[in-house]
Amino acid sequence: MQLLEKNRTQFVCLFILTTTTIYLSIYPFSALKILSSLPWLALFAYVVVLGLSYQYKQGKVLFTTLLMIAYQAVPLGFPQMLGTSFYTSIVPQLMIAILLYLGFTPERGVSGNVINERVLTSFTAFIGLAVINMLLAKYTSSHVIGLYLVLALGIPALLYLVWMNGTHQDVVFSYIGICMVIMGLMGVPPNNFMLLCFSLALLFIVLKESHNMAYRDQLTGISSRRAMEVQASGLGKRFAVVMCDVDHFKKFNDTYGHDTGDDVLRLVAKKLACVGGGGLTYRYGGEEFCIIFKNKSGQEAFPYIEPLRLTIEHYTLILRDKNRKQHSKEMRGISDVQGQQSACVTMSFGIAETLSGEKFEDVLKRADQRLYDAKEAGRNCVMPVA
Ligand SMILES: Nc1nc2c(ncn2[C@@H]2O[C@H](COP(=O)(O)OP(=O)(O)OP(=O)(O)O)[C@@H](O)[C@H]2O)c(=O)[nH]1
Repeated sequence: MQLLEKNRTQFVCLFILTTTTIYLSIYPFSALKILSSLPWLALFAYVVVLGLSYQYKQGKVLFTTLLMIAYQAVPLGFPQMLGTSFYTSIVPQLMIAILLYLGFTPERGVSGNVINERVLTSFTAFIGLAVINMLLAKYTSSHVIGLYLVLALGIPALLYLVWMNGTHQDVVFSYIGICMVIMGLMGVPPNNFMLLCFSLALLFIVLKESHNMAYRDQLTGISSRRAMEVQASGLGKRFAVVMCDVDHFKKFNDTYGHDTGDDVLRLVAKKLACVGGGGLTYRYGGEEFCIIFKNKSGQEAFPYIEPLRLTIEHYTLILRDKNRKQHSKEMRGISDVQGQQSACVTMSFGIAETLSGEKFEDVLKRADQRLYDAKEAGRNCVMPVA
């Protein structure tokens, strides 16, 4: 139950993608039959993914794509391979093993060393799996027993990754793995339609990741200032802007260290991103955030901001680093919660709204001025429209 609640969308997408791809691979309608007769289409898509993943230093996608190219290119040269149990049994098992290996290890870019290490690991896994399958085939006289083992152990491990991280990459890796294993169990060799679907799924991850690089703040995961500037161009004539800033953040950093400061920024961003009333939250820079309310006046936005301030004020942060430096008197709310060091942070907010024909930058400046007023008034407060 908890599993479905946590990453429901990812699991639903995974289910739809997998079942549709397998169904259409086996029972293609006429338009798909044309696609299936074009092996070079998927190869072309793979080459595009290869170029983009190299450009954006996405080593895991790059390596998976190299494997998929090999997976597709070998039968083009050696068509007799397609029907063999090697291709429908050992290769899917190997793919699951590699996808798990990639899924459980951190992204380490596209350097030659990393690729060499991955090639070596994959080759070792291949030899290991070939030997295990030979032994299993000998003692059970079944060529697909290894696939059943992978179905019982490997697929749940991939799903665990989706549950734990819920990233697009994990969903796509699981999708590829599940499709390959199910098709292998059915004894159906990979077809061009399925390989095209895989290549498009990998292309989707690369494009999604490059979009995130451009429009997401790396530290907090919320939208970045650049995303705010794009949004600002389509706001229309009526909107409210809220500028907010963590109080005494420099002292927090000096007292608890930069890493704990980063944790605070992540936490605050998470709380601010939950703002109601259709507000969109952006990290403006440093410890400053900006919330935009389209089609709302400053007065209409105010009731959504005060609860945010209170939520942040009442949140008790459990500190990771117990060897904190001597804290400044200006820091507030430092206490012990069940023997652990804890601290509280507060934020100040300034609100501004559009006057007739005003540009976004002007409203932003006035919101910033109101934020300054909030700081002057003693911090931990919301300054409404002047
Ligand atoms: N940990 C961490 N600190 C950051 C980051 N970006 C900016 N800072 C710190 O945020 C602090 C901002 O300090 P100030 O602008 O002086 O403001 P303040 O201490 O919050 O004081 P008031 O705004 O007046 O309440 C600086 O010490 C920056 O080093 C970041 O990404 N991570």
